[in-house]
Amino acid sequence: MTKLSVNINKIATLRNSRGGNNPDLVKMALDAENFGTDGITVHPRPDERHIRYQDVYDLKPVLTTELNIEGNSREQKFVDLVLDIKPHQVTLVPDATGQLTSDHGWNTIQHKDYLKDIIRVFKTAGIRVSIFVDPDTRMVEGAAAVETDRIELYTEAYARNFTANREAAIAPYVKAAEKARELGLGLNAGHDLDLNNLNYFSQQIPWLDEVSIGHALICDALYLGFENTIQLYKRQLIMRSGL
Ligand SMILES: CC(=O)[C@@H](O)[C@H](O)COP(=O)(O)O
Ligand SMILES: NCC(=O)COP(=O)(O)O
Repeated sequence: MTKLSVNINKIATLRNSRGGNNPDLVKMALDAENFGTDGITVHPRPDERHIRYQDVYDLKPVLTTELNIEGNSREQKFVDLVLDIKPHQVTLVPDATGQLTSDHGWNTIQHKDYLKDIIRVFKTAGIRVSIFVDPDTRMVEGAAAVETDRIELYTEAYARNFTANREAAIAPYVKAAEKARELGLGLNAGHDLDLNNLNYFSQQIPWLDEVSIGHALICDALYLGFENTIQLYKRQLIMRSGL
């Protein structure tokens, strides 16, 4: 069954906005685990706008589900953190420092040599590696060539186009997902997935291993409650496997 990893970046955004420890990030991560999430995702950016490097050290010893650390492996501080923490999974995202959010996947052809080397470093440390890619079969083929364990499909375009034409929105993702399966790659997905578009995505790609969801889920929790929201998101995925 597809696993849900709750990205807690935006809880850290709220906490940082007043300089104290409210909301308590570690408590909310543990609550998310108790409410049914299969994992926790954090994305420590160089400017520590939300997740701080110290947060990752605070979370690691107390989490009981999977920890997924996302970030730009071209930042040595990020590489050092991941090798020190040794999470279940690291997701490599080619973000520039000043980006508002993640907005593109790796060019796995252009960066073949770099990715192959850095992936080997993390795999040698016993860490599962996922790399963030656009829904492009050439990039998926390139991902297999650099020997990543998984890819994470960048789903912003799917979310943006879903309402207007869900069949057209999902089409490149199904092709990319089929190519990943053909090449023996594990399959994750994330970015702008929400209660409206998640079930269709999981129904069309039933071999999806994991979705990581943060922004929309935390926003929904403001209205629907954190526990209820996590269970609503899980139900989108469970509905698919129950078909
Ligand atoms: C890689 C990706 O799409 C997201 O996981 C990213 O972590 C979002 O980052 P922000 O929460 O800083 O927008
Ligand atoms: N990898 C995607 C993620 O962790 C969360 O993305 P979003 O749901 O905050 O857009």
